[in-house]
Amino acid sequence: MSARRVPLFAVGTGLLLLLLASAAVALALWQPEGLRWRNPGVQRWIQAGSAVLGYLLLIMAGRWHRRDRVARAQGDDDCDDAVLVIHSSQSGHAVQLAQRTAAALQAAGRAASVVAIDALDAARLIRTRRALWIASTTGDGDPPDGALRFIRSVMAQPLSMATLEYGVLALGDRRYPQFCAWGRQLDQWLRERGAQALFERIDVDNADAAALERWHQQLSRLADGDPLDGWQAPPLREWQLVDRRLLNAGSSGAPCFHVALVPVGGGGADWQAGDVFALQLPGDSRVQRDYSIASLPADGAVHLLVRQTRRDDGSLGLGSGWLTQHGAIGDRLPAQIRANPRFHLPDDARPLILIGNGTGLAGLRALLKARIARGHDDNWLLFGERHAAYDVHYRAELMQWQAQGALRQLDLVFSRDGASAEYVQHRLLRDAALLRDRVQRGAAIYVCGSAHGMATGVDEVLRRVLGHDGIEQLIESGRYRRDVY
Ligand SMILES: Cc1cc2nc3c(=O)[nH]c(=O)nc-3n(C[C@H](O)[C@H](O)[C@H](O)COP(=O)(O)O)c2cc1C
Repeated sequence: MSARRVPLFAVGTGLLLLLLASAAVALALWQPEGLRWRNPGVQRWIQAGSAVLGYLLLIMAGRWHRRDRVARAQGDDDCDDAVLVIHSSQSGHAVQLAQRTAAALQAAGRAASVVAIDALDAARLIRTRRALWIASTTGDGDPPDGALRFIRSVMAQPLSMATLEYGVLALGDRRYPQFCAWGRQLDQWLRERGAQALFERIDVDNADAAALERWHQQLSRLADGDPLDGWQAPPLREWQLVDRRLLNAGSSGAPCFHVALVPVGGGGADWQAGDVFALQLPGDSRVQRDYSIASLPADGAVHLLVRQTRRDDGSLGLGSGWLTQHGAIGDRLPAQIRANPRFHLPDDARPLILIGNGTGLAGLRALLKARIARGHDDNWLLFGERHAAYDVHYRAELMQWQAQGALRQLDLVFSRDGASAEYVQHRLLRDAALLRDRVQRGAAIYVCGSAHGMATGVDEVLRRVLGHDGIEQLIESGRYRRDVY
């Protein structure tokens, strides 16, 4: 039971009892002509007292039963009517929605648990009677990296799922030609295996509120209409712009800024390297913009690396326009931090290969800071931009890390510097021997920056050097992680 409903319930019951007691006292005192108060006798008093007591006991029993159901709902995912909420996510949206979904069902007293598709095996799926899938599409209509093992080891099996009831929430964006392709593929596979759809698949275009409301209504039906207290979106918080610096003065590329924000009203904010800062722009409650966080909580502020973008008509883009120009130092805007578990660091000291371009340095900088804080120095950064003279963001910091041995190898490559022009994927191919050596020593590869051009080029080189199967194994074991856009 939610904390919000207990006081309401108690206040309601208390008011009712107060009303009844006042009526009894009023009747006892109010003695109009011809109407006389007569003691009803012991037997009537006992009957009335028993009725009040019975009413109270009934209410208490209802509360105990409900509290018990909610407690079981939160702790028990193996009971017959438990709902398994499965997320398949590249950058964390589906994870957040899966957590809200399970919290809502649990608050209504339904047993529910959350699992990442990476961790779901055939045995668990066959045991499950009800599953809700929240599946994002990435790349060019591709499943998120974490789904690869599931596709190879579960979807490839001739399983019968006739006893499974399911629903699918497919996340995507209509600007991509293969809209919600992975959610559709999952839905089709489940149907082919005999699973029963609880309701039509719901496709969500770019966090469309109406589609999410349809999902909410279906959850409410699953909970037999009980209120879904846990469904609320994570609260936005006010953040204040405290610093802004142009990092690439003189560059032929669009201006790129270091931006710092702190939460308003004290109280720290918590996040991990790899997480994302999602902001809500003033004047447009629907618009959210995601930026890779470039700092750690120990830095005392969220740092962002923001490229100023312009629309076709020359006006500034909404998010980057506010962060780089319209917002003044001291101005505030609502935002939230979104966990992005697929881009978190490994716990151990294994070698790290960090590859990126442009503003992708933001996510890689946070990862490097976290590695250095842990004393893990086997780090190789391969970063690409346009010109050596203008475009090495955070140059002094990178040089310092290299000098102190925290960054064992630093390769900066430039695409517009005359005869030596190259992209990160070209340098990676030239360094194929180093790449193989590090991967043999257990390295994890992190790629952050532009999806097309950089990330696809890097992926091709990795497959060429390490083999297609080698790359698939790295993805499955979480040793090849991408935060690209
Ligand atoms: C690099 C990239 C590629 C994407 N490709 C597709 C696509 O092919 N089809 C689609 O419908 N949506 C596509 N999307 C949109 C995502 O599915 C959508 O933003 C979703 O909310 C991301 O959820 P996640 O954070 O759980 O990964 C893409 C997004 C990114 C950043």
